[in-house]
Amino acid sequence: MKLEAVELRRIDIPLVRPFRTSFGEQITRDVLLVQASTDEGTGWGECVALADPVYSSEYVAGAEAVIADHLLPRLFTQQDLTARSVGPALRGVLGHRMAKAALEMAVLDAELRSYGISLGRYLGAERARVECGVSVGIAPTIDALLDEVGGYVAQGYRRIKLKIQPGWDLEPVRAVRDAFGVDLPLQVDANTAYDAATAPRLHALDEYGLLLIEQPFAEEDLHQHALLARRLVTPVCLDESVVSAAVAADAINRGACGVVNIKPGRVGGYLEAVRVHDVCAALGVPVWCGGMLETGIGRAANVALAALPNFRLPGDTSASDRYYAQDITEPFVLVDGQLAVPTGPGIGVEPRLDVLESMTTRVRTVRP
Ligand SMILES: O=C(O)CCC(=O)N[C@@H](C(=O)O)c1ccccc1
Repeated sequence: MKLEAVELRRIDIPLVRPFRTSFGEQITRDVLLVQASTDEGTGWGECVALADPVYSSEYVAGAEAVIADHLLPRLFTQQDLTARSVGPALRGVLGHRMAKAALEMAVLDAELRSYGISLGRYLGAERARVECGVSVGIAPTIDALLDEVGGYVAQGYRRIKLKIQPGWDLEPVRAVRDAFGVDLPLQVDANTAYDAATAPRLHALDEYGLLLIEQPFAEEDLHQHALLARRLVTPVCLDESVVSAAVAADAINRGACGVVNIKPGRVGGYLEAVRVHDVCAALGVPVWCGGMLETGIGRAANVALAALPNFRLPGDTSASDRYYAQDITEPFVLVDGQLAVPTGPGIGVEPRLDVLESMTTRVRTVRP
């Protein structure tokens, strides 16, 4: 394929409720969408970078700039572009994995649409539906938390994930256990909020039968994670730390984690996400699909990825209405705690152009 033009579109999509984590609160999502026009058709990609560099060093305005100024010039020169050639073509640019992932996704979508192959089939999906968990932010009160969790349990979500931080950890976990019982699949996510001084608070979580404790310490601190993993019965899961298949293998071999959260944007794209999946499978470590508040574009691709065999725990592939009153694609609807894997060519969904236009804050087309 030959890349002819790329549309970079920023949209503001409001969340149905504030989503608070240890690194801040999301009220609306500033999303960068990429539409790749090639000589064999078009494809869509979604960049998962947040508006501010608080989850990782990437942020949406920076991703847009690095795509336009450094990544696209390297792709426009490719005579026989394929999704598999995007990574090698962009190797000269260090980092910017979420930006690179958005471009690779758009090229992959265009390529698969031209062949009439679904992303799920291409990646190796083995299921037609995936089990869905849901992520619950830090709430203003315990009562508010229990109301929110109760709503998700009633909707049929197969797993609850609670955001935690020092001071909001033991009490919410104990309250959810008391209110919903010991059989509710329950896990926590600290988003790097703890350190050696506050680690003892996490030891006390070990008695609540959690599925896992996600990313308690700093991204680079595999040693601290390994110390905690040796001390707890509850598995430690990594998110921010795992930026590639090689890092996943290193973290597992150091005993830093027993479960891995795979986010395609964080590791540089869906092709690397499959490599992380395969490495974890080879080392006997289960994975689940994380989320970055994606619209239906990224959600469609994540659901396809979550259907691969080693995705053995419910992911953060929630229904569209968990975050958005109106999605930019036909909404993903939870049925019996599951989402259906799209079967159409490529990612299998299209944005609704009327909705897209109503949310667009800026759009530009980059050409060779
Ligand atoms: O379901 C989702 O898409 C969000 C899941 C979730 O909790 N994501 C977290 C995270 O750190 O994993 C998050 C990402 C981006 C922004 C805020 C929170």
